[in-house]
Amino acid sequence: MRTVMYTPMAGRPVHSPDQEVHELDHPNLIMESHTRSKAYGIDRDDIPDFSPESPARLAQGLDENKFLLEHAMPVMETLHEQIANTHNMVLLTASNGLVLHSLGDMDFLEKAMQVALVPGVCWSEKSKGTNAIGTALTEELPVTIRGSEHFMHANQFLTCSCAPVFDPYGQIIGALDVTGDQRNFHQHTMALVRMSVQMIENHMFADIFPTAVRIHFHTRSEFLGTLVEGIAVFSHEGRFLSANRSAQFQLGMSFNALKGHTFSSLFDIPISRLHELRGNALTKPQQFVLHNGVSVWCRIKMKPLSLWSDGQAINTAASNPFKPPEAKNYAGMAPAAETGFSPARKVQLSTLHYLNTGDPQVATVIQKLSMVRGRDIPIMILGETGTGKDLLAQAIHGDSDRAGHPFVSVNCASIPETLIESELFGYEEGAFTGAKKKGATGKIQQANGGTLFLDEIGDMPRHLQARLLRVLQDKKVSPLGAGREVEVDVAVICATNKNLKEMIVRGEFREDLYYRLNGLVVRLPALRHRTDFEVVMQKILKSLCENGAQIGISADVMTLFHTHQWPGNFRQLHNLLRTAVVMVGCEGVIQRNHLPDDFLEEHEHVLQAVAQPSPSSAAAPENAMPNMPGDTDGQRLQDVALVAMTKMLQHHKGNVSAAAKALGVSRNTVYRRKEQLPPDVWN
Ligand SMILES: Nc1ncnc2c1ncn2[C@@H]1O[C@H](COP(=O)(O)OP(=O)(O)OP(=O)(O)O)[C@@H](O)[C@H]1O
Repeated sequence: MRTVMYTPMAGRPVHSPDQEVHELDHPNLIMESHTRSKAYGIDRDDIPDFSPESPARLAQGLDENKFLLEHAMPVMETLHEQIANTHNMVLLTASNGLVLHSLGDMDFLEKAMQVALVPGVCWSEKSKGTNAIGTALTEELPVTIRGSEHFMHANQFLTCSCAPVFDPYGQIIGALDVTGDQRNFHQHTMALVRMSVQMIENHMFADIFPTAVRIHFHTRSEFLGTLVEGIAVFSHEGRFLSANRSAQFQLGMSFNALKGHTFSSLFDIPISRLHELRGNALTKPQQFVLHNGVSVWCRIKMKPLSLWSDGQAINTAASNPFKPPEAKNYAGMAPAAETGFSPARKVQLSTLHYLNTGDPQVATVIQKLSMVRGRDIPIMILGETGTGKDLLAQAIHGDSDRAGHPFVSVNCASIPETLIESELFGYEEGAFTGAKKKGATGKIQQANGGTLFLDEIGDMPRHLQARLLRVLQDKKVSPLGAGREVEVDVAVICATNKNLKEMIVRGEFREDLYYRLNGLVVRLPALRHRTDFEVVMQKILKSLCENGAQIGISADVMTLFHTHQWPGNFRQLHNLLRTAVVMVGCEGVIQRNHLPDDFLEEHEHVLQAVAQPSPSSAAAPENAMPNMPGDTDGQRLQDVALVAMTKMLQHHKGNVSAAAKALGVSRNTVYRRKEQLPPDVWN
């Protein structure tokens, strides 16, 4: 375990913003960075290329990073004052490691280094090997690299402390660094860098959401207004927009997890309650209780009520001067979103046509969906995790007559059971005493006119299943405590990777609801079963290399991909390709050494199983597919081996020699399994 520093990325642990890489984890971080540096083809004894980008390229970089520069430059001045006379430079870089601005006295540096620390020079890991800027950007963590920890010998007289800067959308947009002669290293430098970054990030918040509702909070009132305060931003309807790192830490959720929340689900009171605050109440700290029971002091910053348009949401996005940067494919930078697709790209993906990439099973799914188009038949999407259920639901909505209306997604597994009811059905003013006094519109009503996507429907608590059933039957929703019903017009799509029929037998899922939801049931195939694997892979690669560059994949790696089980399906493939592209760049060829070790180890198990056939293994490969990653022992390994052979034979159109060669086994090994392999792979 190395990562102890919080980052707002999905899937990462939520830690205090004060933490950084633990001392004990630091050697691992250095080791991994050195491994990457070698893989980039850098020689430790090389003389680094410190030539700056052309003036035109630098001007473009400065222009693209105007927002960052604007907020960072004043903070850099202050930081520079704090470290004056310590023979250090303050550097600001873009997310690709390009130095945008530098401050400080260079006299202490030799000529070569004076050249290296000026705007226009790139300090990505890929161009300079292990260094604080490149490594902090790659790891998305604050990192100090001292003297000999630098990969290239020529950089080893430096010590650098660098922290990445995240924008209010959770995307990495640059890094702030202090670099100096390693003999003058100061323990406190990193603390100063981190505080400065926090300051930059907080300033961005204030500027990006000028019309939204901003809640500044901390458990201790004396910390309000300081760098450690949490800031969470909501639309005037209460929709979550953003949260700084401290807010994510205090709320105990990553940026992505927070996206499914509202002001009322986090602060346990409806946002309308903020209407009532007048005069002093808006300037004095208020005490609220968070969803996790922790009491916090809050300062509320919002436009006065008179500027609200009859309770309508002010379009914060429209007034937002800053658009989140597209995920770029710079060395040393991983795109921030979990999916790897920016929201804009996701929209582009969201048509049925886009998803039809040649797999017959998917083509049938799309054909069936097209036949019920416009008929409001409830659709149930089945499939393993990461097979694209969410994307398909968006595509169905995007291609429907309802496309101009909301697509509201509810993940029944991620909302705490106690909140599902009010989230879905909403509640009326007075339904609750205390915190939830005012009313709130539920998701079902929010989806009115559009589509309600109930993801992980198998996790819907049983007592709410009956209420949902009534909504679907009567097309009416009754908010909690309302004593009245509101008509709703929603198309319902649900998704699950659970076996609902088995759940019905166990009494965990209502049969009547099941039959209400499954007007049309479609199953998305697992990635390992798709025949259009190479097409989708190329599409993903194209989306990762935005300049249109063609990235190659070596035959060896292609074989590996074809025989892999992909338990995480598209999500896993996407993450793997993203890492590989970072390693190889957009013009290279992905080789085995660009793939993560755990992926290669998993694959090694498959090959071992192929080489050691077991007579007891008679299961049909399709059925025997292991669903759990890491479950590779004994019988399952044999099954995995059969699948690998099946895939390879299909790939080589029944040519046993070619399949055996690709798998690294003898032809006899394949023939020995003939009885256990599907007959159609031999032609
Ligand atoms: N056909 C596709 N082509 C390219 N990328 C895809 C495709 N389908 C899904 N993805 C990508 O794979 C990731 C997972 O997709 P998605 O969230 O739709 O899966 P899911 O089945 O809903 O997963 P879960 O069950 O875990 O919620 C996303 O990044 C998505 O953009």
